[in-house]
Amino acid sequence: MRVDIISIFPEYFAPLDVSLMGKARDRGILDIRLHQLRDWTRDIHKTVDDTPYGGGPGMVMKPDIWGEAIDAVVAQGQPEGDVSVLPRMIVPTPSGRPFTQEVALDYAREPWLLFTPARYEGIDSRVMAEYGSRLRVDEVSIGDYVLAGGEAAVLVIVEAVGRLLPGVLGNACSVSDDSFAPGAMANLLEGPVYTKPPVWRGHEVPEILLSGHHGKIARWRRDEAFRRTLDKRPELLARLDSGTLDAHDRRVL
Ligand SMILES: N#Cc1c(-c2ccc3ccn(Cc4cccnc4)c3c2)n[nH]c1N
Repeated sequence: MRVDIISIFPEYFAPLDVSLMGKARDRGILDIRLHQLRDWTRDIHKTVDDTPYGGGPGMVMKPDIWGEAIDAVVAQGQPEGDVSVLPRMIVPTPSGRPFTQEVALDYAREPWLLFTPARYEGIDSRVMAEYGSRLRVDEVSIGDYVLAGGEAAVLVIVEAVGRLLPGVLGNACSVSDDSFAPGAMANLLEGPVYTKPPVWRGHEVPEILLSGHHGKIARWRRDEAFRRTLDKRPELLARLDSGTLDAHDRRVL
């Protein structure tokens, strides 16, 4: 998967050089390319923003600079000028559709993602209109809180998508056991996890986990997932397909 990120703070993405994402890049699974938006400015001050039409607080990012940058990056990614090869453009914004595990799975199927994290009050809306006619443009939000810019959201999205790519996670089961992954634990929060020592400051590991009885352990983990979901995110239980609940589940609930 190729990932292009255009930002006025490319240094913000240093974390993508380490850990899982860094290893995925070293192994050629992820090809992440960073671009400094100011490289497409033409004034001595490298201006990327201006005052909003209609007045109001803050500044808006200029459409012409973004247009030059996006055109250049898209052209770079088109082998031998093959204009049919286009990226999916992802624009983090507080007003976007929620970024969920389902969206992450959708993005993980794409060969090429182009992220355009903004600052100030966002990007002139004509940029999304312009590229919406040529590319798939998604305006997404990572949560109901307000950040100072889109870079942190890109880090979140790239990690959530990158870990889904084949070969990135050592244990393939780790993805299928995800809280929001399809399957038996779908839409349930993950339960508690434990490792050695068996007793730590008087706290014991639940005995069932030391029993070696895999069927009972799986049942216990599902019960704990139900309990935690009921306690912290009861609304997720409404998403459960009633057919996936057995008599034991109904007793736990
Ligand atoms: N994804 C996402 C986000 C953002 C986000 C994302 C991009 C930008 C660019 C500029 N801002 C600041 C800003 C702009 C407008 C109003 N209020 C604040 C951003 C915020 N905030 N919260 C999220 N979940």
